[in-house]
Amino acid sequence: MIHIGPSLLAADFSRLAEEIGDIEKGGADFLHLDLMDGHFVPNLTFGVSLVAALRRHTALVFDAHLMVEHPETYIDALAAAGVQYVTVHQEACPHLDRVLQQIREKGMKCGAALNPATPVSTLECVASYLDMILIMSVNPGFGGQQFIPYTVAKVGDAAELLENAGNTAAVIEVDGGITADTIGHVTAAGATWLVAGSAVFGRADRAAAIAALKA
Ligand SMILES: O=C(CO)[C@H](O)[C@H](O)COP(=O)(O)O
Ligand SMILES: [Fe+2]
Repeated sequence: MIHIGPSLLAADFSRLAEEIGDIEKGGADFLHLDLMDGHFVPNLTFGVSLVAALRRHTALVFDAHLMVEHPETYIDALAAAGVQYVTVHQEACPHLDRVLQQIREKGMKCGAALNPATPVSTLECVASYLDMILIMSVNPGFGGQQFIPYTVAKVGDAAELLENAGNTAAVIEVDGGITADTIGHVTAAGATWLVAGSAVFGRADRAAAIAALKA
């Protein structure tokens, strides 16, 4: 079952509530929220207060992708803001196990994200209790980049890792450069949650854009 999550990063920041309404009507399955701090990645986006303000405007599942250092300091506020999925970068977490437990204890689903050059094997010890593995198919920090083809094999590695851990509930998400041309490669490898920024918000007809990705 394919889930499409438009990334708010590519929306018109001067009209966010309207933009979210548009993709919700257009068939989006979740809303992907890219929090960047200008340190873990060389870009700055928005913080938890914006996420909390948007919560009042939509019933979509909120999927927060934390591209920040010290993600553990954001967890309580994200829970209070009504976020359902919180994904932290393996590379940003020397205490990954602790942060994942912290997310779970707050009643949210926990995910671990991997930069393109980080192998899936780094998640072996936490594979049994992850709710999501996020395979980055671009280097994080910016929307509108080209899909990196070698990351397709990592989707297969993630599927194998979850299977070996007996974790049938976790989902594999892919983020970056997802278009109607690239999506089939990652879904064939086992991804079911697909983030699409420019491929949805970059088009005038968002319902048609989401339908084209699902097709
Ligand atoms: O995490 C991200 C970037 O770091 C974004 O979610 C991603 O880039 C989506 O944008 P696009 O679909 O345009 O590539
Ligand atoms: Fe993202």
